[in-house]
Amino acid sequence: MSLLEVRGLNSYYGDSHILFDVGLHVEKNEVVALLGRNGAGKSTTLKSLMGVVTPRTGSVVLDGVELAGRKSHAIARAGMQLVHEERRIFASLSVEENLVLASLTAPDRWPLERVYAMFPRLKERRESRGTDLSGGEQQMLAIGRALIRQPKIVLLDEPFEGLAPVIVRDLVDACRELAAAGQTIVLVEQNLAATLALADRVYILNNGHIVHEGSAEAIRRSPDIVERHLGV
Ligand SMILES: Nc1ncnc2c1ncn2[C@@H]1O[C@H](COP(=O)(O)OP(=O)(O)OP(=O)(O)O)[C@@H](O)[C@H]1O
Repeated sequence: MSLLEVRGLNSYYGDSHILFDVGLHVEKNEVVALLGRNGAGKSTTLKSLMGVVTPRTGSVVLDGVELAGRKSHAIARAGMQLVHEERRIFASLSVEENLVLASLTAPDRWPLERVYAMFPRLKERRESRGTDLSGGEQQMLAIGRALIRQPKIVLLDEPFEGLAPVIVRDLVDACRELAAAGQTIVLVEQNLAATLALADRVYILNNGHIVHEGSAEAIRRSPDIVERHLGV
């Protein structure tokens, strides 16, 4: 059985039907990327997995436990973490307070030092308030805050967006290290190069439908697969 098995997800905003029978699976230790044009439904897929959007129909099974229809805090407790595009860190708290606060309600947790080992910059900035951090540091904190809860699977929504190339490189390295340590990751990204540097497998979404599933290696060999589906 896959670590995450998603079947027949249909999600709506009001009357707008956004996801159409989305199905996917993620194996333990895999890095899976969702690609697609703006508005294809990538963020909505992550939000539907996390219970931020409640899918109208469908099934989301994590490690044998059905999560569809549950509230996001219950889904978090079951071992899933979503790092939102907007990062959502507490601006008035320090880096360390943000991390400790996130760990308090987790059934399992990483020691603080493990987060700092992954992102040494956060250790240097441990006393700094959220507002004083650069975009890259905020993203490290958002990811660190998800990881400290020792999730079975972490969902990253456009983690590299708006960041300088040198910061993206650092974050890609950190994510690789994480994947090598066995962390299961689902990634939504517009940056194709960074995505292909990280992912084992890729799904392409178009207008709320999964239109392609395959290895990242196949896309590295023939990028026309992405062109065909996305026109990039
Ligand atoms: N809160 C919302 N209310 C209504 N419609 C929404 C809402 N959020 C997203 N949508 C619509 O749902 C569709 C899918 O959006 P979604 O954000 O999932 O796409 P995406 O593939 O993640 O693209 P992007 O890269 O632009 O975030 C789009 O048509 C978008 O306009």
